[in-house]
Amino acid sequence: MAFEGESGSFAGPPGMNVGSFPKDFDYQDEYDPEAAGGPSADNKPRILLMGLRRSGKSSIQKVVFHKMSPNETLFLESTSKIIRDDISNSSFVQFQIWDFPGQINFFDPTFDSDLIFGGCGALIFVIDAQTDFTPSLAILKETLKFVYAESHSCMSCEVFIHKVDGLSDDAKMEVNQQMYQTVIDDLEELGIKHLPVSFYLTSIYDHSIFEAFSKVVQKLIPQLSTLENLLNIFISNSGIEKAFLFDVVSKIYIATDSSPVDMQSYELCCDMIDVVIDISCIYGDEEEGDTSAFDQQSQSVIKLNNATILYLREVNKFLALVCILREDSYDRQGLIDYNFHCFRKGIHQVFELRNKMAALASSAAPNALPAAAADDEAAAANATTKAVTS
Ligand SMILES: Nc1nc2c(ncn2[C@@H]2O[C@H](COP(=O)(O)OP(=O)(O)OP(=O)(O)O)[C@@H](O)[C@H]2O)c(=O)[nH]1
Repeated sequence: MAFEGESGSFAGPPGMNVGSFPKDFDYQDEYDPEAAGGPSADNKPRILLMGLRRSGKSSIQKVVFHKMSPNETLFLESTSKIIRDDISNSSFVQFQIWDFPGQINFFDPTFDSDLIFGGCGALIFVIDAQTDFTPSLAILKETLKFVYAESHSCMSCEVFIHKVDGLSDDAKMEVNQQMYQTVIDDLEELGIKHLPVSFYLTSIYDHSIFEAFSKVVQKLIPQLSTLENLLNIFISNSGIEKAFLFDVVSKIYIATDSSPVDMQSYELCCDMIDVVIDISCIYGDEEEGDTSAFDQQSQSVIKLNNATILYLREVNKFLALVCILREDSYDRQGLIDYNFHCFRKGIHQVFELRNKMAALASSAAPNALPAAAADDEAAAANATTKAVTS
């Protein structure tokens, strides 16, 4: 693999571990989402992590959002109370993760169900696939009953069939099928008809947990269809095969174009982000006061030995566009760069719109919202349709 990188002005803290994603590359800076017009902590959508003890809830949260290496999770202590973690950046990824201790007793009088299930977001129920999962499915049934039959919550339900690294492909399929059938039967028994329950096979030892979390988070992004449209327009005008809009810190993708995602492409793009951040940290010039390994000038092009190109560009402080294209399409590099510029402008407009809508909502002018939204979304789409075709 030849590295053809032109990785912008890289600035990183000294003493970084070589070969690992730097742990202090985090959502750590001075950004205040509320000040920028984003939702306040209490209004953010919630992702509730539930499941039996030792099913892997805390490990998932630490590995995906805090760069803990999977092996380190072996030493995690059991969670004894609800832990809230605020995930905020200046773009579209804004939510809270609530990590619940192993077994929740819904009938405990101190359990405030309205507070916990009242908002919108996602309920992730984690089931350890390496142990007998009958007790987990019983608790899941109780949880679904509690959340949906009684409080009619607007939470989506996501089941992570977790720790599948220990299972063969056949065993994974079998477990998936068994759990799916049991949950469908349970829902029927409970009289819950229109509950969307999604199932994912996950492990912290590969990219499956990031992929699953990407899909959960995407459901919480109201602008998702606009982002997907922008990506579709961008790739079709630029001869690109696949494009992902990544949250760089967590490496979850918040949107992709409409062609199907294959795991290998996703892993390749994740690895590219690691390479760029690692090289930035090791060789970057540390400008005064700037310790970010990802900045406005971060960009990289990697040429693989199978005539494929990986193309990464910074979109904003936390977002990167990572694309896969054939080598011959890259002959028109100027066109791709120009179209990226239009795409970036479109994303910024969608982002501004989001803040404008939040500000309008808080100043109680509900009638103004749809018109403003329509105008700005059209403007964002227009910015990218101006992209040149060839
Ligand atoms: N093999 C394997 N082990 C995992 C995986 N995820 C987590 N584990 C292990 O499972 C054990 C329990 O993980 P925790 O994250 O503490 O589980 P928890 O659900 O938060 O547990 P409580 O806090 O007691 O509710 C740890 O030893 C992890 O290393 C996985 O994907 N594969």
